[in-house]
Amino acid sequence: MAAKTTAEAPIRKICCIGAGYVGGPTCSILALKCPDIQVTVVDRNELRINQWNSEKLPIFEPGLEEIVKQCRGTNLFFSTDMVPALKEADLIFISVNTPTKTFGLGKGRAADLKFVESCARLIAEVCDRSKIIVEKSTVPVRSAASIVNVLKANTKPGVSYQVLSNPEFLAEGTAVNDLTNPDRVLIGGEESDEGRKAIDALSWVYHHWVPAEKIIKMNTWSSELSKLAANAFLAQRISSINAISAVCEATGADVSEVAKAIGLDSRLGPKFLQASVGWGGSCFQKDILNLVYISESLNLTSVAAYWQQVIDMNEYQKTRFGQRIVQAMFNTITDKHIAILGFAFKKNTGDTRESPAIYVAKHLLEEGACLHIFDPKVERVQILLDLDQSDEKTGVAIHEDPYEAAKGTHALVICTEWDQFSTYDYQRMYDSMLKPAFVFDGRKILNHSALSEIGFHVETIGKRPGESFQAQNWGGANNV
Ligand SMILES: NC(=O)c1ccc[n+]([C@@H]2O[C@H](COP(=O)([O-])OP(=O)(O)OC[C@H]3O[C@@H](n4cnc5c(N)ncnc54)[C@H](O)[C@@H]3O)[C@@H](O)[C@H]2O)c1
Ligand SMILES: O=c1ccn([C@@H]2O[C@H](COP(=O)(O)OP(=O)(O)O[C@H]3O[C@H](CO)[C@@H](O)[C@H](O)[C@H]3O)[C@@H](O)[C@H]2O)c(=O)[nH]1
Repeated sequence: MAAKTTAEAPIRKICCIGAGYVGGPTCSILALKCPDIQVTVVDRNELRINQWNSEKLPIFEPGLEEIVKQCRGTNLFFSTDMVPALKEADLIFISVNTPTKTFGLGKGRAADLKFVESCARLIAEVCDRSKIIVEKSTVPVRSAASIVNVLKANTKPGVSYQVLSNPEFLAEGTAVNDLTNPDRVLIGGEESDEGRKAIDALSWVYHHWVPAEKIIKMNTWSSELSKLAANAFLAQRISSINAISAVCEATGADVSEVAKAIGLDSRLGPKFLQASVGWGGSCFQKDILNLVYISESLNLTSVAAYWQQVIDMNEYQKTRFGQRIVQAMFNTITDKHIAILGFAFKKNTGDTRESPAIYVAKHLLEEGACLHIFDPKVERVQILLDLDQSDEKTGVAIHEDPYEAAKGTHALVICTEWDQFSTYDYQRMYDSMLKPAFVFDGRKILNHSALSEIGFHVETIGKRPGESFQAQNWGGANNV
């Protein structure tokens, strides 16, 4: 890729505030692809920084460890010492979390920008030369204006800032590939000479590895809104196929066949049509709630209601799945032992934020079940935290081996689409389980006919349960 020589380089040092799921992987790829740039990732969380500097990184992301090991100490640094890194940087990424507000105005919907604002205040307070500030966190449309205001009001004399919007589109579990081969890079900035210069400088950084035609320059508000809109569209697709899955279960259609048929339309395409127990993750819910809140604030009530429905459908799907487990197991799971396979919100990550597994597990616990949980990557302490449990004595046992988790249980519940789940020896599990032994496949990843042949009663999303169970479990709904 045609990057300029070091002598002409507009950017020599980058600082990124926030060493999380975005800051860490993004800066690792930046450092890998731009050996001429020094990248320092700072965070106020000392434990996180220590982990980035250790053998065991704070997040699991396929392929990331090798890259960090290659660059760390050369042109990639992780530090809690924020002030010198900010002062030295030509360009600063703000990659801090922007969670949903939990109190006050906009509670439960609006994005909380307190971390972004505190970054802007710190930058203005400590920096004594002009810099480019890049909003990488996902923020409400027009947030850059707030950052500009905070910077302007606190800036040292003779110092000026250009604020750019450069949202991140990586998905967890595929972050290395998404960052290495992005579908597009959006850069929004001010429509002025200074604004265009800043946009060009950030484009220059990306141009080290991203083809020019994939770097899209636009106005700041379009860039900010595009990020929220992209997540809303993605989640909407899953909610749409999940809505269809309910119709399939009530009619005898099979959602996999319907999804295939829909996806073959070249105008629609096959991706993001996998019906599931529901979508999770730290972004979709928070970003759609944010979009709903913005729409309401703009008096666009129909628009707000439209996007709210995407979330409501997801809640419905998670509830439906939980209820279906109880109904299928003769309407009671009190004191029954149930194995949950998968706790992360998707495969190839140890992240459990908004994982549907949490919802399903809590539902089963409320119904009196004893849970045996296995996930290849989620830490024991995280599972207990998510289930509000202080230890493993209260109906929750966490296992390091899937066969141990299954032993002595009445049912297996698949909550995450880990590839290895489809390779397990289910005959071995069946032999160690109580009978009748059930499988509830919330991800549609197992070979259901093979499981039925073993003797399992199999239930999955978007497909009617086996004939022998229909009358008892589905009543009138089957008579469509
Ligand atoms: N997780 C994803 O896959 C993903 C993808 C695209 C965009 N995003 C967006 O990127 C942003 C970051 O997400 P994340 O998942 O990396 O969050 P995260 O919680 O994993 O990491 C954020 C980090 O910022 C640090 N931080 C917060 N305030 C700070 C401050 N004032 N000074 C120093 N450090 C501070 C926190 O300690 C934390 O380590 C969010 O806006 C999110 O919506 C996330
Ligand atoms: O067909 C599908 C696809 C996904 N999912 C689920 O949807 C959730 C989200 O998956 P995915 O989008 O792959 O992961 P995220 O890491 O949450 O990434 C989303 O959120 C990020 C944060 O904003 C964006 O950067 C990404 O572009 C966007 O895909 C997970 O629970 C998946 O299991 C389904 O149920 N069916």
